[in-house]
This record gives sequence, C-alpha cells and structure tokens, in this order.
Amino acid sequence: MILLIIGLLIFSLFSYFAYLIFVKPYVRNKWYVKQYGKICKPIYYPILGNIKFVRESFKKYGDSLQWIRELLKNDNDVQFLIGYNNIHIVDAQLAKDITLNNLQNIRKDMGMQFGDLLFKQGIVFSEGEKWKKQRQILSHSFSFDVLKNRVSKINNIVKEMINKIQIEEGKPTKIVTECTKITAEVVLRSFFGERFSQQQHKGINLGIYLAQLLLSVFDQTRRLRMLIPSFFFPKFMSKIFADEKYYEVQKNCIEFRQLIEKEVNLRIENYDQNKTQKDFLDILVDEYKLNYSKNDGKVEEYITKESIIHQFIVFFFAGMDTTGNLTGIMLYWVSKRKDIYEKLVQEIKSVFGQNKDPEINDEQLKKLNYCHMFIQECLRYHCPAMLLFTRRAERDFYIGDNILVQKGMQVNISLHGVLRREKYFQNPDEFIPERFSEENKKNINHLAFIPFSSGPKNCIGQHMALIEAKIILVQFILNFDITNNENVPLKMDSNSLYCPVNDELLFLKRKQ
Ligand code: HEM
Repeated sequence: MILLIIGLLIFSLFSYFAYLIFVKPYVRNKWYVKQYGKICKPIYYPILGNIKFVRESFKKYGDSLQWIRELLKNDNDVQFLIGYNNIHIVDAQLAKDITLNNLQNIRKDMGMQFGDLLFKQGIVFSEGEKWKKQRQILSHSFSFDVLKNRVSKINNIVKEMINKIQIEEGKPTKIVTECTKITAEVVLRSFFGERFSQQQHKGINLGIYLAQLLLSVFDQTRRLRMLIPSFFFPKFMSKIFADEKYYEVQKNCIEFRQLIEKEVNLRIENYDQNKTQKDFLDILVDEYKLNYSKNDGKVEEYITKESIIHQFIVFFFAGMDTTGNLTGIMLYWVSKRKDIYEKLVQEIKSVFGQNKDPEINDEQLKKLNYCHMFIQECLRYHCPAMLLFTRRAERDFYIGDNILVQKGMQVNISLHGVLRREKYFQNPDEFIPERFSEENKKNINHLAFIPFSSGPKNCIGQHMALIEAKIILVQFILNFDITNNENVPLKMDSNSLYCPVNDELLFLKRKQ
C-alpha cells in the first residue's frame, strides 16, 4: 500500500513537471499562433529553450544572434516571438508600447546572484516612486550640457590609460579588454573623483578589481549548479547548492562593499556643501544630507547609504562593459575597413589640425560628424546590449493591436531583432555609417534606433557613452597605427553582453 502511494506521488510529480515543461507552453504557443496569425512566431524548444538556437547559431555562423536575424529575414509581418513562458518583442512600435506605456504592468527580473548585496537598491532595479526620485537626482548630471564640462577630464583619463597599454611587437592587442580598462576608469573617477579611485584593493587597481568581481558574479550566476536551483525558491535553494566557490565570491563582494561604504561614510562626515567640482557621489551626498535634515535624522528609501553603495555598483556595471565593448568594436571596424579609417583620419585632421596631443573640448566633439555616424552604425550593427533586462508581467495586459501578455510571462525586448531588421534598415547586415548622414537619416524610423532603449527608463548614460566613444576613437587614431589581425575572425557571443569571443582583433603600433 505504502509503495503504491509513493508510486502515485512520484507519478503525479512527474506528470506535473511534464505538464509545466511540455504541455502548457505547447498549448499556449498554439493558442498564440491561432489567435494572432502571422504577426507571431513560436520559438519553443523543450527544456533547452532559446539556448538551443543560440548555441546552434554560434556554431553555424560564428554569431550567437544570427538565428534571430535569419528567422526574421524576408518576413516583415512578425511582431513578436513566443517561447517557453516568454514573449520576445521584435517590432519597434510594440517595443515603444512597452517601454513607454506599460511600465506599471512589468517589473525587471534581477536574476543575478548577490543582487541583494550589490545592485538591488540602485536605479536599474528600482521601481515606481523610488526609481523616479533616483532618476531625478541624477538626470541633470547626465545631460549633455553638464557632461560637456567633463570632456577635458575624460580626455585626460583616456590619454593616461592609453599610455599604459603594453604592446609587444608582432603580438595582437586584446582591444575590448583594453578599452574596458579605460571605460572602467572613467566611470570610477566620474563617481568618486581622483583620490579614492587611485587606491588599490588587494594590490589591484580598484576599477580592474571591481570589473573582475562583477565577472565572477556573472559566472557564478551562470553555473549550472546555481542555474537549476534559481528557478524554484532561488534564495533558499542557492544556499543549499552553495559551495566553496560561491562563498568565496560572496566574501569578495562583502569586502569590496565595505571599502565603498567607508568612502561614502567619510564623504558624509566631511560634507562640504560649497564644493565646486562635484563628482556623482557628491551629488548623491547632497541629496542624502537634504533628506536627512528634512526628515529629522531619517532618510527615505531612495537615498539611504545602502542605495548610494548600490548606485555606484550599478553605474559601474551599466557603464563600463557596454562602452568598453562599443569602443573595442569601433576600433575593430577601423582596422577592418580602410575606406572608413581614411574618412575618420580626414575628419580628425580637419578638426584638430596637426596637433597630435589636443586638449579636446565639446565644440570639437560636435564637429566630428562622420565619427558620430560611424559610432551610430556600430551601435546599430553590434549593439552591446542584446536585450533589455528581462521584465515579468505583473498582471494580464494588452500591447499593440490587442496582443495579450499574460501575468507571469517574461517580456523580452530584442534590440538586435529591431536594429538589424530589413523592415527598418535597408541592407541591415551591411555596415554603412552613411545611413545616419543628415540626408539619409530622414528615412530611418526613429522608433527602431534603440541601442539605448526608449521611454523614461532609457539609458541615462547615453551622452556620457557617446562622449567617451568619440574621445577614445580620436585618441587611438592619433596615437596608433591600427591594422586588422587576419588570423582572428570576429566571432560574436551573447553572455551578459553581445561581445567578441576572442578580442585579439587587431595590431597597434605607437606613432612616433
Ligand atoms: C554603449 C554604451 C551603452 C549602452 C549600449 C547602454 C544601453 C542601455 C540600455 C539598453 C538600457 C536600458 C536597460 C533596460 O531598461 O533594460 C540602459 C540603462 C541604463 N544605463 Fe546604459 N548603456 C550604455 C552606457 C552607459 C553608461 C556610460 C552609463 C553610466 C555611466 C549607463 C548607465 C545606465 C543606467 C544607470 C541605466 C538604467 C536607467 C534607468 O533604469 O533609469 N549606461 N543602458
């Protein structure tokens, strides 16, 4: 009898999982296709989900996102793909409908280990009023008019970091790695100023240490051992499956946080209201102090010390890797396409003359029209962000022409599904900076050029990214001869970002 009950229990459990994994998504996908016809494409694959398409695409094309481009080729009707419990938006109008009109219906899924320690209170994962207030404090500092006063500082950091690049004769340079060291330093010093940023932690430069720490957090999140328990009761199950490696990363996160906390406390204790050259931490401390005195010694949730610590880590991870990948890829195109290289050199000469070590200012940056078009094409063609952060539907809601998004579904906006689509860009798989010229850009649907997303939660750092990208481009072209490494073809994978698998893509030779 007992055996029979145990057998029945196992059978029921098995049937339930089989229903969840195979039957429910199959039935739902059939329903979507029947309901919405050719605007919907099912991409369901049991157990492996999207991983199957991504892996096969990488094997076949050396590009893990090519599958989505192939799927949409010659098919302008498709607006969304439907997978295992997720809806994948590939239409510019629908993307706007979500990022602009449905913020109240969706919530970002953090889906990362140690999020409570590092990110949760920062702007990226905040919602509602808390997010609004955090965005308000920082928006002004990230406007172009304020950032233009930082151009000279950013230029100095870029020059300093470029001088440190070690080049061995005959050996290729890991270009994304080198660019990411520069962009890490720019975010670090923009947030904390010079004094704190020049410290070391465990004998390593702070920016490099944090970049490595974040990488270990992403690796930890992706480990199969941690991935499986993350589906059910993630907090509880992570602890059950945790091993030595997990606790080591956790310890490193705690230690690094303590270092930042000390600096935040120091800045609060030695508060100087009249400081003229403010970094981002000063701006947050101003708000902390204001809120503290307004609320008789208490602070609201949006500006606690904890949220300031998380804010820094969020800005660092949002600003370092993205811009590092963009600039690395830009230099790859410079090395690959002689015609583009020559146009860039010509324009840089016309703006800076024969000066090999210019003090770059914002007026000069504005004159770099071809550089701007080139950067925009890099953002379109190789946008470092593949998707927006996954959102989850908080309730049933409708988008576009009565398309149902069911409560609990994951909502993905595929930037590459839009940016590399024939429907929006002529010859989307060709690299053509001129498509963004004054004359041609009239033909571009502005809703479709969304490398920085759209709506109120778009990228707050986009002007800073473009300023950095232009300065890095100018400085590399002025300082180096750049040639392509024919032995390493560009292969793109999608990890936390869309990035080259092997970034030894070019040779640098310092100009005399
Ligand atoms: C090429 C460079 C960059 C790209 C392609 C990029 C892309 C994006 C995208 C697509 C989003 C929207 C994410 C979502 O809603 O799921 C975003 C948000 C954000 N980005 Fe960037 N970004 C770049 C550089 C930067 C830089 C330099 C910073 C700051 C130093 C930054 C800070 C942020 C922050 C704080 C958010 C969250 C904004 C909010 O939720 O209100 N990003 N970025």
